[in-house]
Amino acid sequence: MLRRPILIIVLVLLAGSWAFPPRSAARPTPAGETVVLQLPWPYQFSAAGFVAAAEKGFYAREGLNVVIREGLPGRPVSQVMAGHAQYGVSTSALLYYRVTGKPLVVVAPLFQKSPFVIVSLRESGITKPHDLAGRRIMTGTPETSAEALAMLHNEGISPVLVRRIPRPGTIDDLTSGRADAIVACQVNELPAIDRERSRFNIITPGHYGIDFYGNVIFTSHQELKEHPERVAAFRRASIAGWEYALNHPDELIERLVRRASTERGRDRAYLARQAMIIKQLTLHDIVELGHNNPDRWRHIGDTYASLGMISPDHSLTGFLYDPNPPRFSWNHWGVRLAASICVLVLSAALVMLVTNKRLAREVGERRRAEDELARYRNHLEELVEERTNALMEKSEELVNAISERRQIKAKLLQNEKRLTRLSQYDPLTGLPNRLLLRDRLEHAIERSSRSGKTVALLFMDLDRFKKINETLGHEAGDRLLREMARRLKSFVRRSDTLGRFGGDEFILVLEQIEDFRFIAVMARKTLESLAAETQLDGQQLFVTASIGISVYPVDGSDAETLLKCADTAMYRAKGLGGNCYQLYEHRMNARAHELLVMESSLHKSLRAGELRLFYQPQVDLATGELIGMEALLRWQHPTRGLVLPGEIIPIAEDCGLIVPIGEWVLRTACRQLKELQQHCGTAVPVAVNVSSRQFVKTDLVDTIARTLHETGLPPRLLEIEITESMIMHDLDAALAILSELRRMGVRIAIDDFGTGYSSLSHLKHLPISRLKIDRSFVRDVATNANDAAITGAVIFLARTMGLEVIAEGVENAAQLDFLMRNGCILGQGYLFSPPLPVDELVTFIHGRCDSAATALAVLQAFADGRLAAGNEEWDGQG
Ligand SMILES: Nc1nc2c(ncn2[C@@H]2O[C@@H]3COP(=O)(O)O[C@H]4[C@@H](O)[C@H](n5cnc6c(=O)[nH]c(N)nc65)O[C@@H]4COP(=O)(O)O[C@H]3[C@H]2O)c(=O)[nH]1
Repeated sequence: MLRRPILIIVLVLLAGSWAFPPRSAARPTPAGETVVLQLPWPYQFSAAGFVAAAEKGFYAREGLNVVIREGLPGRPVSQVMAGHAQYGVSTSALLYYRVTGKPLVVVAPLFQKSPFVIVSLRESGITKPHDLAGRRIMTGTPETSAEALAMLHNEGISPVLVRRIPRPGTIDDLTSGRADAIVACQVNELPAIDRERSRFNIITPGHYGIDFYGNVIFTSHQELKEHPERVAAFRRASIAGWEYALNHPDELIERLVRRASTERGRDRAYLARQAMIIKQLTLHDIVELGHNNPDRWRHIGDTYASLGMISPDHSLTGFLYDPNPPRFSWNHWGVRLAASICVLVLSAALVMLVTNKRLAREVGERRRAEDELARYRNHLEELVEERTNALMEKSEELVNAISERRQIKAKLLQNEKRLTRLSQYDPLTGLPNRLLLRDRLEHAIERSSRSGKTVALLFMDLDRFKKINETLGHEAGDRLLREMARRLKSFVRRSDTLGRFGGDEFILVLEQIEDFRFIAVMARKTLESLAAETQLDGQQLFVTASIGISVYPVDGSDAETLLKCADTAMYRAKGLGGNCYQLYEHRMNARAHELLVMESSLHKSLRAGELRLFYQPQVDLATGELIGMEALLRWQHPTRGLVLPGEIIPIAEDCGLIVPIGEWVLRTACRQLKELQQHCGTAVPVAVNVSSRQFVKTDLVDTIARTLHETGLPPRLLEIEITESMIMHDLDAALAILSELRRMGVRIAIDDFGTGYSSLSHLKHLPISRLKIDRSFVRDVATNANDAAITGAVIFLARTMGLEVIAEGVENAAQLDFLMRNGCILGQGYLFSPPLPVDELVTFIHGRCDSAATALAVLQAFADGRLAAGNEEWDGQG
């Protein structure tokens, strides 16, 4: 960018240094440059120097062709200003013109002294400036009047006091009386005055401190600006001409005469006088011709200002031509060359500098830009990386989230399926559960309502499953349930629904039944299928079931009712000993209601003191001696009379009353035995039945200990009866409880032995005192080989293990005989005594010898064959 301006500058400088040809005095300015010199007078000696320069070739040598024109005062200024002449001659008034707006330049003052004087007739008496006050003075133009006025001013005479006549005056004006004084130019007027010198007085302003120049060569500012060399040449040639003229006045007078256009101009004497005056005014001997003193010009300016002709703060700048300006001379080729080289070198340096600077700047800018770019790039890369990482993270998160969501969805679906399945199917058997069963039943009812056919609901409950579960454990129970489910599934039709209603309850919904006999067929099939032998943990089981059947639309028109009816019928079947089916009958409802009423009144029974304890004696079979008694619960119901435990215990277990009732039994038995002991001296133990719920309660041991403590009954007189299943349910816990009881001295008997599924190997580790052979074995012991074998084995086993064994339900002599023959020495049963209320027990104890004797008499009679087996059964209720 900068190269072009620099190139232009260099070219301009080079052109400048070579544009102007070198000047020298010896080498004239080429001819043809014509300039006009305007004189303020006709040809007279005032023009001598110019004529000499022109005619002696000084102008020509400077390359100038100078045209000299004659004129009048004032004309040179107007001619030069108008451009008709380039040079002119005037007075110090040039300063006045310059300051008042005419761009004139003083080239060279020729007269160091002003030629103007004030001339008056001698008779006027004007000899000094003060004499001029109030006199008429012809002052002429500003060119001529300034010195006179300045003098008056300096002398303290206000120009106002002088009656100025503003036109040039002559001697004639004085002599004619037109003026008292005239301002006259010595050069013009003095030769004439000289002839009659005594007639005139002359006042010279110079004598009064007015130091103006006279005959000043001038030019225009434009000429100097456009042709400075020409101005210098003109000055040099003109001064040279004047040198010559002053030194050769006669030659010049001749030359002037030849040129003269006026009479005076041809008057050689006049011209000679002029030459003398001029020589004096130039101070040629002491001052160099053309010498220009700026201080004098300043003084002249101040004078004009003091006269009010110009402003006091005027400027003389550019007014004076300096012939020797402090500028470089181009006059030598060497200098120009050197200058050119300098210009070139400097230019080259400048170019290099500028270029370097530019390059440095560009490099800097480029570096900055590159840095910036690098920063941007880095930033961008960081940004891209950051964004990429963020995106990757996000996409990873997204992928993870998607896969997680998929997994969750899959899991949800799975869970949903599982939930659906769980909500509809029994996880153990895979059969429809209670909900789905109900739903299916409702649909079946709906379909049947349309088709007019029958729906049968078979409600099955496995007999004694609870016992199996408690004895063999839940896992075995579960397996058993699965096996039962499998068997049931194997024969039901596809159109029927088999489901598990809960626990050991199964439901079979039979649809589209046309023949009622089909229901019975299915019920029997079910019983047979379940009753088939089952192997569980190496044990042979025979599972039976109780089935209740309800029929749509006979027993009910909705699922709920049908279920209730079938349930009731099932309980009926259970009540009948199980392993059978029962169709629902309406009166069954009444029984269910009765049970409910019983449950609520049992709650009150405890508080109402309606519970009783009966005691059944236990005897030595051989002697009939009372060896103990079993406390048996009774409920003296206000309307129903005496209610047996077979009815009380299930209700109490169901409604949670079994624990408080059990505690009541324990406390009452201990208390009453203690009283018996005190009153009758009876010291046989009392056996108290403990329910499974009581047994698993952790504070059983504490309860017993507290009761013994409270009643004061010795622990050895208390026997706790528990069943096999209670022990097998949690062997370790049972062991801990039983050990603690034994440690206390309490006796432990296993009740209903033989009906459960206890492992004999486990039994031997338990701290038990006695086995009680269940009366179901004793019942047919004399007639059933199996029962006889089992009973015999149990007796043998107990004796082998060092345990007491007592037979329950001994009702007749045959049983007694068998038991005694097989080594059972203790017994309990109606043969000896039914359960007795406590007052009757007292009587029994008192007459025990008689009773025992009676038993023995019976036994004797049996042995003697006087009595047939089974004929002497006692009334169970005593
Ligand atoms: N057929 C027949 N039966 C005889 C004969 N001798 C006695 N019995 C009956 O056999 C049951 C013997 O009691 P269990 O086996 O412990 O069986 C008891 C016992 O397990 C339970 N029980 C009785 N009282 C309580 C009690 O206070 N608490 C608990 N948890 N259960 C009790 O109720 C069951 C039934 O008690 P009970 O109805 O009083 O029935 C008694 C008794 O009346 C006989 O020669 N022939």
